[in-house]
Amino acid sequence: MGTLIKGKPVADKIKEDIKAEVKELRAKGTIPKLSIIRVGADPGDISYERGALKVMSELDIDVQVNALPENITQEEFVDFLKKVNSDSSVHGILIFRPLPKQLDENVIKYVIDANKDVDCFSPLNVAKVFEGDESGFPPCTPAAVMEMLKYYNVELKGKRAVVIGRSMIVGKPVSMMLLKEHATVTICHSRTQNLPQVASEADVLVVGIGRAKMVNSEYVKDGAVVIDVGINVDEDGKLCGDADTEDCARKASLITPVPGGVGSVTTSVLAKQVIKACKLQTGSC
Ligand SMILES: NC(=O)C1=CN([C@@H]2O[C@H](COP(=O)(O)OP(=O)(O)OC[C@H]3O[C@@H](n4cnc5c(N)ncnc54)[C@H](OP(=O)(O)O)[C@@H]3O)[C@@H](O)[C@H]2O)C=CC1
Ligand SMILES: Nc1nc(=O)c2c([nH]1)NC[C@@H]1CN(c3ccc(C(=O)N[C@@H](CCC(=O)O)C(=O)O)cc3)C=[N+]21
Repeated sequence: MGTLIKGKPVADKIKEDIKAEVKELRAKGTIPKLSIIRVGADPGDISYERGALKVMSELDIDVQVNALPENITQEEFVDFLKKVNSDSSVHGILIFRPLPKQLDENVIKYVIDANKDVDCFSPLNVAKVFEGDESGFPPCTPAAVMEMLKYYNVELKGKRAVVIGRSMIVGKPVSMMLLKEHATVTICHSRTQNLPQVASEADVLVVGIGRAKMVNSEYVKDGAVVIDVGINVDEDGKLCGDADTEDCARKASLITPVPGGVGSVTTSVLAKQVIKACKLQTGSC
């Protein structure tokens, strides 16, 4: 029976490190600040926002929530974003995605100031993740996956990693981050043939699909580490992952639960990136 590896101790350690940094910044008269831009009131956005507000308040980081109307035009949105970009009291900007259809993400991604882009929307930050240049901001969720693997001492060098999912917010960036740690990475998606067979070759299996409990023990090699990024709601209205945790745990050595796994580390990583942005902008690093 595999061990459940929880996010809380990982999040607590990240928060502990940040606390001292916030104190130092505040002593110098700098108040770190995150600006959240939410269009409409999507439940996923709202639940992430709630988590982010809680963590930032614990850490004494200021947050400004900008709830914009669902029908905002492209021009109005771009004007608003430019204002936040140039507000020197704001160090980090988080724009919830996906944005509604009338807003063109392929234009907006070039508008956000890359130095404030704490969740990797800007192509400049995307490029840095792909180059393995750590001076930018990777998206918080893949960074949380890497924090979990590091905290629980999972060896990556030379190991086979399989990622299921190829989105820009989870699958692709986490694949590049695993590659930087010298794993041999395979990226799977909805057209992958013989998925259970490919997945079961993995020493480390990272799942970010958006299908409740799709991954079962058939996808898992004996002794593999399973990182479940999925956040879904099951038939009973309860949160669950993309993996059937109980079934996978019969074969896995380590597996992350949902809730209480990767998702609970994401907001602490967000705080860490706000502090990194703040230090960059105030020249205190
Ligand atoms: N923990 C956290 O903080 C966060 C969690 N999430 C969760 O992670 C999951 C993934 O999110 P996200 O990446 O945004 O989702 P997307 O819908 O953008 O991407 C899903 C990916 O999974 C692939 N996929 C879909 N169905 C299958 C299938 N049957 N077999 C194999 N691959 C499949 C898709 O393939 P294709 O490209 O071919 O369509 C796609 O690449 C969701 O459950 C989401 O809720 C997301 C963000 C943050
Ligand atoms: N630019 C951008 N980046 C995102 O990462 C992003 C986004 N937009 N839009 C919305 C989705 C959704 N999402 C969630 C993350 C955590 C919980 C969540 O429930 N977290 C719990 C913990 C869940 C668990 O324990 O696994 C918590 O924070 O306490 C929900 C939703 C991020 N998203």
